[in-house]
Amino acid sequence: MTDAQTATDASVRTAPSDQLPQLHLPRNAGTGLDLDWVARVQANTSAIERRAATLPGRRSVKKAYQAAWLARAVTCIDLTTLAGDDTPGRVRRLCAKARQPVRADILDALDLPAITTGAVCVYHEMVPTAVEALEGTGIPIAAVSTGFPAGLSPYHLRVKEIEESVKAGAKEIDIVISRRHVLTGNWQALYDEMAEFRAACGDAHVKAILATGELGTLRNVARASLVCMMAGADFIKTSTGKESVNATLPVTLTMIRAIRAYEAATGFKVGYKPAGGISKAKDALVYLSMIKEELGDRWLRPDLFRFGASSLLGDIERQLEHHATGQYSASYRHPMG
Ligand SMILES: O=C[C@H](O)COP(=O)(O)O
Repeated sequence: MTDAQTATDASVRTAPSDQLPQLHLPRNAGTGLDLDWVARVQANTSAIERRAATLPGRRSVKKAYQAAWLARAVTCIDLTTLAGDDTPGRVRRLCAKARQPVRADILDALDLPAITTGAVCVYHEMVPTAVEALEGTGIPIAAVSTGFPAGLSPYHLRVKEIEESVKAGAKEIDIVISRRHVLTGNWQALYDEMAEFRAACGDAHVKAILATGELGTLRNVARASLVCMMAGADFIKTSTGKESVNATLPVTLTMIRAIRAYEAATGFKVGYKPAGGISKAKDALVYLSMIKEELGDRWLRPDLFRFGASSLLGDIERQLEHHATGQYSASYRHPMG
């Protein structure tokens, strides 16, 4: 079984789904959201910016292992198409790529095992096509939901959309939060929304898209991360890919430190998904390096880490091919620089 296939294992979630709302609360388990805990959340913006800025220089991912790290990155990709002109044909091609993301001769040359991507991520309308194309592979289908990307469609329809996508075969649901709840500091409303989305997902995993580029401050990002985790999110995800600013290193550091704090308080491991604008192999290595440093090796698997990306795979494949043939591109000679 590949790492990608383990993404659907129960290990992602550490408690039965009917216990999640209660067990996800670090305090006040009987009464819901602990606003004091959320209010105490601080994000030292300048320290986070400074540390994020120096990360590409700290080469914790060694050159000798780069091919293996790039293969690991592939297993963590939610291979995505989220375009208005998506067609069943495009989704079928995407699924074929998810099944065999890297040519077998390249993997052989590098002595790497067969791999798949972590998941395929599509709009609701494309879920049945993806289900058919991925049958028997164990690769989960993620559907973006709740009025993606703005999350401003009628509330009951957002909940219904989740239910429809689960019924159609999606095993993972990427919901978008209502940014206004964060911008107005209405943490209880954010908690209630997230908890209802969580419940509508049933046994499907739920990723909470924060749309961090629209949340104003890193402190808001940290608080929204914690509230979504408290309400039962299995993953927290930076962006829809449609905001003007998507995944960044400071936002990543803020969110993964929130994940670390949440695990320390509750024992629950929540996954992380940076998404939007990650298209270079060297950037993927920087993200993996950051996760390894901040959360440890356990988070370097597809059940706890994903890239949301539409074009990253192409660059990784090129770099692996260069690696296999000994012809390195300029960016590969300096993957962390
Ligand atoms: O969730 C995934 C993102 O929408 C993908 O963004 P991207 O097309 O910039 O890679």
